Order: sequence, then C-alpha cells, then structure tokens
Amino acid sequence: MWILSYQQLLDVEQFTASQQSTTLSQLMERAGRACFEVLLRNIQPGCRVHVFCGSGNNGGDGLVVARHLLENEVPCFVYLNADRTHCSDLFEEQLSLIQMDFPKFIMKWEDFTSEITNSCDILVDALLGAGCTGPLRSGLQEIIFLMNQSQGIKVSLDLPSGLSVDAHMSVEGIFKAEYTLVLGAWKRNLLHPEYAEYCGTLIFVPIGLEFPEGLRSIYGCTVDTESVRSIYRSRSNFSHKGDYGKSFLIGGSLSMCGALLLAVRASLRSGSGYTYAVGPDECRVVLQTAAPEAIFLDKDDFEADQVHQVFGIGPGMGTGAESLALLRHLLQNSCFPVVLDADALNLIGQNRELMELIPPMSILTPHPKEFDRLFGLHASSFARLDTALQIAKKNKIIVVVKGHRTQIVCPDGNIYYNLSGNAALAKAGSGDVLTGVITSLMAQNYDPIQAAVLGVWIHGRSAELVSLTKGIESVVASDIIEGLCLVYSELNAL
Ligand SMILES: NC(=O)C1=CN([C@@H]2O[C@H](COP(=O)(O)OP(=O)(O)OC[C@H]3O[C@@H](n4cnc5c(N)ncnc54)[C@H](OP(=O)(O)O)[C@@H]3O)[C@@H](O)[C@H]2O)[C@@H](O)CC1
Ligand SMILES: Nc1ncnc2c1ncn2[C@@H]1O[C@H](COP(=O)(O)OP(=O)(O)O)[C@@H](O)[C@H]1O
Ligand SMILES: [K+]
Repeated sequence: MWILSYQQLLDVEQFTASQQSTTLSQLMERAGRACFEVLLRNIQPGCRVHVFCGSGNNGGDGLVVARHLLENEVPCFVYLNADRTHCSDLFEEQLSLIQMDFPKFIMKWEDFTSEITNSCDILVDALLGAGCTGPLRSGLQEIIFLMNQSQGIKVSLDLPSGLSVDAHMSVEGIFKAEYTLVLGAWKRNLLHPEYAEYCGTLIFVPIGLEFPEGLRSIYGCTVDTESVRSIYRSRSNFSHKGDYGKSFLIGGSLSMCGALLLAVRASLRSGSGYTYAVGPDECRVVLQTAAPEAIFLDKDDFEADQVHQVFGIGPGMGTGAESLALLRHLLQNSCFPVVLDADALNLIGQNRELMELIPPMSILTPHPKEFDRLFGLHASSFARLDTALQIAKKNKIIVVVKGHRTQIVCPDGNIYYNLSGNAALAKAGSGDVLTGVITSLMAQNYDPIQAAVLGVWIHGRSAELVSLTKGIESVVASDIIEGLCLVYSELNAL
C-alpha cells in the first residue's frame, strides 16, 4: 500500500467518495465507527473513556467514536476547544449530531483538570491528525501535557497529535500514545524509529479507501500480505530439484562457523533445489553435521567457473586478506547479482573501490551500524534512507536497510517498508538467517527486488509466528529458521 503525503490523502479521500458514490461525511462515519469497534473489542466493562477533539476532521472522527460509545452506554466524556471559530464543516456536522442526543457529556478542554486525569481509564486523542502543520499551537500544548500525565490507556486516532504525516519535527510536547489506530492508509512518520515511542503499537484500521490507478508516492509503499501474495509462486507437483536453483552461501571462520551455518540452514528451509556451504576447512565438520542436506565446499577449492551461481556472501567470513581476495574475485566475475552481508559489507567499507565492482541488482543488507561504516555516520533513519536511495540509483543495487521497519530501497527509487517482524529478531544471528532466505529465493529465480521484499517479509513473519509459542525473549535465530516452515504453510494456504 502506498505511503501518502497529506495532499495525496485528501485526493484519495475525494477519489474514494466519488468511486463509491458516498460523501466525505459518510467516510468520516466509517472511520469513526471502525475505531469505535476496535475500542469496544478491547475495553473492560465500566471503563471511562475521555475523548479529546480538535476542530478539524480528526476531531470529527473523535466525535463519531464518542457518539457510538455513548449509544452503547459506555461512560464517555468529550472535550472540545472553547474557541470554535476554525472548525471544519465535517466537525460541525458531527458536533450537532452528538449535541442533539448527549449534550451533557460535552465539555471544554479547560474542564479537564489534573483531578480528572487521575480518574481516566482510556484517553482517546483526536486533537490533531494528518492536518498537523508545524509546532503545537492554539492551547494544545497545555491539554496534551495534562493528557500525557494521565495513567489511563492512551489511544490516538490516525496519528499522535503533534506528529505530522511526513515533515521532520520536534517531538517536544506531542501526545504519547500507547496505541495508534492508523486510518485507511500508512503515513511515513509512523514507520520510523525516531517517533516510535510517541506512536506506540500501530493498529491498522481499514476504512475502504480506494487508490487511483497509477498513483505513486515518493515515500514508497508498505509490504503486506497482499503484496507478498502477488510475489510468491507455489510449486508444481511435477517439479524437481533442478527447477529451484543452487544457492551458494559463503562465509564462516574458525570462531564463526555458526553464522555460515545459520545462513545455510535458512537457505535449506527456503526452497532452493541445492544449498552449498562455502567456507574454510575448519567449518567442514560443523557444517556437514548440522546441515547434512547442504553440500560443503572448501573455499580454497572453490573453482573460478563456479562464479556462474547465486551467492550470498559475508556471514562470519572475517575481514582478513583471504576473505578480501575471495570477495574481490566474486564481485569481478559473478554473472549474477549477489547478496552481500556482514563481513562482506565491512570489507567494502574498508575498500571503497569494491563498491564499483558490485554487479547490478545485487542486494546489500546492512544493519544501521554496517550502513554507517559503509557510507559514513548518519544522524537519523531519514538521512540513512536518503543515502540509500542515492546509492541504489547510482550503483543500480538494492539496499536493504535493516531495522524494525526494514526498508528495501530499489534502483528505480521505490522504497518498500516491511511490516512483519518483532523484537524477537533483535538477537545476533537473525541477519545471517535473512541472508540465507534471500539468497535461496534468488536461486529460485525470483528477481532480486522480489527476493528482497519476499525474503524480508518471510523472515519477519517467522519471528511473529514462533514468538507466539516461545515468547519474544526466548526466540533464537535457529527458531526463526524452524519458523520458516510455518510461514511457507501460510503462504501455501493463501
Ligand atoms: N484522509 C482520509 O482519507 C480520511 C481522513 N479522516 C480524518 O481526517 C483527518 C485529517 O483532518 P484535517 O485535514 O481536517 O486535519 P486535522 O488533523 O484535523 O487538523 C486540522 C486542524 O488542526 C489545526 N492545526 C494544524 N496544525 C496545528 C498545530 N500544529 N497546532 C494546533 N493546531 C493545528 C488546523 O488549524 P489551522 O491550520 O486551520 O489554524 C485545523 O483546525 C485525518 O487524520 C483523519 O483523522 C477520516 O475522517 C476519513 C478519511
Ligand atoms: N526489533 C526488531 N523488529 C523487527 N526486526 C528486527 C528487530 N531487530 C532486528 N530485526 C531484524 O533482525 C535482523 C538483524 O540483523 P543483523 O543485525 O545483521 O543480525 P546479525 O548480524 O547478528 O545476524 C534484521 O533483519 C533486522 O531487520
Ligand atoms: K490524533
């Protein structure tokens, strides 16, 4: 799904209304109703809900939520700005509806005192949404300050108030949500770590928006089940191992056989017809014992003509002279795009001329530290993304900027934000697994962008599924490999 600018959100809203022969007012009703349903499913009987409304359409959504809560006899109080000189028409319309039936529940922001903050069970923040421009004004700082003091559960509609859709901004004074109900379309600032602590858990609430054909966004798009379904190819029963390619994982060293092993085992579980482990002789016994399905090749016996294969290189490889020579040889001679991770990236960071040897459409998978080692220190995830975009375009490569919302940055300028995955992956070895998955998909002839997008999504989804039974803290990289079976079962059932 495209990640939209504010203007695009307004256009999509209009487009949806005209396509569905509906009105913007009905769209607001739909949005508010959908949020009410999420709330109702999650609140305990008797909970007191306080809804804080601004004067724009975000406030209008808040009024719809409040009206439905009151109609369902959930104790609810609505707070509004006393100054109503700048209200949107849709807000006015919603206000007259709720005032008609529930006038005694409507209050002014000033009525929300510190005594009341202590008695709130749930606070719904509908002060500002996508229309937020610049630093907080119009008395919003004071009310948000009080709201942030409350012990109640804090839920924002669409965005935490004070956070813009896409502009860089100071986070001073903005609402600190524990949950954000994202209405109908993703907004870029919700997906970056800088604002994560203000957005809390993101819950996407579909409201049936329709996107015009040909719509594009400079911010890119999200990877979700639908996009994955369009990439994934199921297997024919008449197929054989020769149909699914050979994946070569290169790495390992005396103290880090495990990194190569993880990549190899991940490749074995990701579908390539053959998986080869290429490492130093010291890794032979470990590899052959722990991954008997893989074929071990001593890196010293690795033939020059074997460059006609799909390689994932780097996990546990070390950055010594031999590794550098092997990497240089592969980059110079490889006929296909390669997957570069870990020490391969560190070697390129130390020997910048190697950048120019990387075959087109190769995939680099740096975590933020590796990224900065390669391309210099960056002050923010936004700055990193800008650099990734420039490099991807200039060198015609794919940069997978790893993190909670991993971004897959492509030579055509498109950016894919992955939405799967959780903190179970915040453990050494997770990246090696990703390298194995992506290399295996490339060996199966997925084009490199598809392999990167699908691989990153599968990897994250595996973490989500195994965490259900193992608990986030206990999951180790080997569990992520085992979890691939669950993900492929899901994909086969789609
Ligand atoms: N798009 C869709 O598909 C759908 C969108 N929907 C909903 O619409 C929401 C967007 O509504 P929106 O456009 O009315 O903007 P909104 O966030 O209410 O803010 C505007 C008001 O805030 C004010 N204001 C601005 N910045 C400020 C600041 N820093 N500090 C203080 N005040 C500030 C601004 O004042 P002004 O700039 O005029 O002085 C104006 O009064 C969206 O988030 C979603 O909830 C759904 O209903 C249906 C589908
Ligand atoms: N909190 C998180 N949420 C989602 N994914 C995460 C999180 N932390 C780490 N990951 C993912 O786990 C992997 C870690 O890679 P990396 O740091 O290279 O691990 P290693 O080098 O130890 O194998 C990346 O794919 C990253 O996106
Ligand atoms: K809000």
